[in-house]
Amino acid sequence: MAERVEVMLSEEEVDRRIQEIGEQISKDYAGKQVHLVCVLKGGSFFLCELAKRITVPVSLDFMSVSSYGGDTKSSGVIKIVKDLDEPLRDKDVIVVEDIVDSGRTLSYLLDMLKARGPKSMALCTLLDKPDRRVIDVKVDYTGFQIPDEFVVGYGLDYDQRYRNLPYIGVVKFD
Ligand SMILES: O=P(O)(O)OC[C@H]1O[C@H](OP(=O)(O)OP(=O)(O)O)[C@H](O)[C@@H]1O
Ligand code: HPA
Ligand SMILES: [Mg+2]
Repeated sequence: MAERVEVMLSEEEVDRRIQEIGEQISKDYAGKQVHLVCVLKGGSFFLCELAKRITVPVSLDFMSVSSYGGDTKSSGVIKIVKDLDEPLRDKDVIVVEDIVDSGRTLSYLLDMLKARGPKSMALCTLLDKPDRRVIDVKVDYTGFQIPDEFVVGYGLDYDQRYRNLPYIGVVKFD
């Protein structure tokens, strides 16, 4: 079956929205240091662009929690592939993700990270697919709400492909 990618959100739209989120976080965390926790692999592109647009002091850490195999449906099985290097105790943490879909990954992740004693914890996602939610997740900063389509680009993959697309696209199967 052939597949192709149609643009949903252009590079300009995405970059403009990330600038807005960076400005909002800089306002909300004025006088503080913000600790960005990037959820690999998908959160990596958004993390880099967002961090450049935050004007308060920033520290970074990375973790990988895999909930998807090679297909387009959440397996529901959450596994820690790579844990954080630094403790979260007394830090102002923002978890940075590419997408919240069923909510399974972030629901599990936020509960686990909250148990590590951060001073505060917020969630920032580039994309949110509310129609697909299975478990409720409080999202503090959202780039775009999107319909129930399987999207790729800006870190998002289909079977490990398309992450490097500089825009958000929809995979169409002909
Ligand atoms: O809300 P959910 O249904 O749990 O889906 C969201 C999660 O799924 C994707 O990650 P994935 O497990 O595919 O790993 P990846 O980031 O390495 O692509 C995405 O990056 C989110 O982490
Ligand atoms: N695209 C890529 N990865 C994903 C998606 C999606 O739409 N939803 C959850 N993980
Ligand atoms: Mg991910």
